[in-house]
Amino acid sequence: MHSPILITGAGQRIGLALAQYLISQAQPLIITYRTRHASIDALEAAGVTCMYADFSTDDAIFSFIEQLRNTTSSLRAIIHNASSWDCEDNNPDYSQLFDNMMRIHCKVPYLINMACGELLQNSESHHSDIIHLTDYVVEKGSPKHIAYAASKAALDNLSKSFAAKLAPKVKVNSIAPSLIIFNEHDSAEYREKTLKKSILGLEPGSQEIINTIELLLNSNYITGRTLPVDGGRHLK
Ligand SMILES: NC(=O)C1=CN([C@@H]2O[C@H](COP(=O)(O)OP(=O)(O)OC[C@H]3O[C@@H](n4cnc5c(N)ncnc54)[C@H](OP(=O)(O)O)[C@@H]3O)[C@@H](O)[C@H]2O)C=CC1
Ligand SMILES: Nc1nc2c(c(=O)[nH]1)N=C([C@H](O)[C@@H](O)CO)CN2
Repeated sequence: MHSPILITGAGQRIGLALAQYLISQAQPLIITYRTRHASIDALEAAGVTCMYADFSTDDAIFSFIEQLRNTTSSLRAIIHNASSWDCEDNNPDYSQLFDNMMRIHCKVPYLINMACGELLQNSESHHSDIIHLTDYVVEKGSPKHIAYAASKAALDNLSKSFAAKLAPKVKVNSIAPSLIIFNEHDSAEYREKTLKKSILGLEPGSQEIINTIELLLNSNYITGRTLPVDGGRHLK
């Protein structure tokens, strides 16, 4: 029996697409969800262990970690996908926004990684992996998502530290996407403006992230690095 892969925040969008792909590959899965989207019923029917987790407090983070350690003795990989793309315009309480961004994007991965290194070492696979979903804005910052960008930069730095701490069994990397999939509420004007930000000018879809995750899972020699998936946005 292969050790399971953990994906955080897999109830929708990229995390859900990744979960559906890994199910198709007969990969045992554990996912976390906050909102019980209809997708969770389907994932459970497919044999996925779906764990409720709202990572909005330290107690909730530690409670999840305890549940996880009672659920499995090994992990093939941890994919830190859960995220909140929040901004200063929507949050006049900058202190609360900053704490929320740092908690979901950096404290949650940090505490889970610190508690689950042993589970990754127990995997029967030659290597195990931690993959952090960061963001292209780690490179440039973002004047409209200042706290978000800073928290993703902190997450990116975790990849370097955990790569050194957990080698040679565990590889640790970041994936830094720019536009992958729009949100349903995105206006035509926003979509047009955003597509022009990269030199390839497209909305690639979740498969681009799935391909990148597969590359990392199958690698024997990439660790402590960030793979950009951004349509050449840095060349605009
Ligand atoms: N989509 C894109 O174009 C891009 C995505 N990325 C990154 O890729 C990853 C996946 O993106 P995407 O699929 O759009 O992500 P989403 O914005 O759909 O968020 C993923 C999940 O995170 C969960 N989540 C948010 N806050 C919390 C919390 N406090 N506790 C528990 N779960 C929480 C959400 O739960 P709920 O369902 O309850 O809301 C959601 O299902 C993210 O890390 C994102 O930052 C980076 C650049 C571009
Ligand atoms: N958690 C999320 N993070 C991000 C999202 C998202 O929908 N959820 N979307 C983006 C944008 O696509 C951006 O890359 C391009 O405008 C960034 N992060």
